[in-house]
Amino acid sequence: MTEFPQRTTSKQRTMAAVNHVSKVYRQGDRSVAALLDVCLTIADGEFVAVMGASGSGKSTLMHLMAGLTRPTNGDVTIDGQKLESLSDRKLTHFRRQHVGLVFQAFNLIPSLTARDNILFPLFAAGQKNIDESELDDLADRLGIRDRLTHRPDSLSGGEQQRVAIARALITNPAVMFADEPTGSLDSVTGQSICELSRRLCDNEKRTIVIVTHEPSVAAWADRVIVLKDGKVLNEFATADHGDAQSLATHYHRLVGPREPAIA
Ligand SMILES: Nc1ncnc2c1ncn2[C@@H]1O[C@H](COP(=O)(O)OP(=O)(O)OP(=O)(O)O)[C@@H](O)[C@H]1O
Repeated sequence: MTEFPQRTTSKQRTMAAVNHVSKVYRQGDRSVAALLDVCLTIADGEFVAVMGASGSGKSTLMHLMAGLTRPTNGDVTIDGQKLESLSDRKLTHFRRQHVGLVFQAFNLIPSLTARDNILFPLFAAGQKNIDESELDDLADRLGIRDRLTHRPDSLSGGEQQRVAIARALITNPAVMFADEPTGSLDSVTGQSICELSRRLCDNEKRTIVIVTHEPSVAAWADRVIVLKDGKVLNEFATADHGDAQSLATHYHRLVGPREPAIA
């Protein structure tokens, strides 16, 4: 089991606030309540893992916090900006500048090199004068400087995810949201992505929110928020659970035994 460092955080400023948020999806006559009256806050510089069984509402919560979708009730504030008060156009603009997104499937553009994938958010925002020394510096810190001229199909899964993280960080966002970022990776590579996220938080004071099923991933965070049936079931500090194994035991005590793997 990988050791992870004990940490303390200074939680002076709120980076994300979710205030009595509910989300109901409507499909014809049917409606699904994905989140019900959820309240939580995430501090500036905090690394938080959101856990819960399949269908508990983790991705919905992340999408709401990232401004990818809007709540049915309640409101979300990111970096001091209440998202509900923004028009769709302003919300898109805000998201591009303040939020970094990382997904399980990397979502890189196959025809572009790693360098152009990373710079894509700047191109999309119409930025013309790009200081590439910043990109080189970021790529150095993420361990992909020598991979920048490669296209995604000639990169390993771990390298692709590092490129995706660099793309998420190139705009220097206030917060990075990652939905199952290790879900497509083997466990060793997955742990290296967790270690990288930890370093980004410790060394660069990034605020990071990771959605995960895996206690070994959540163990790298400062705090775990557990969802069940669209509600916050529990929150706890990882420091209270020593190592990934005892965190796993605590988590499964809360939500029940491990879900069977899909054949
Ligand atoms: N676009 C949608 N339309 C209708 N129902 C949806 C939609 N997205 C999610 N849901 C439903 O909302 C509930 C929560 O889904 P969500 O994807 O947030 O859960 P999750 O915890 O991320 O699940 P998983 O771990 O399987 O990804 C589920 O019942 C899901 O079927």
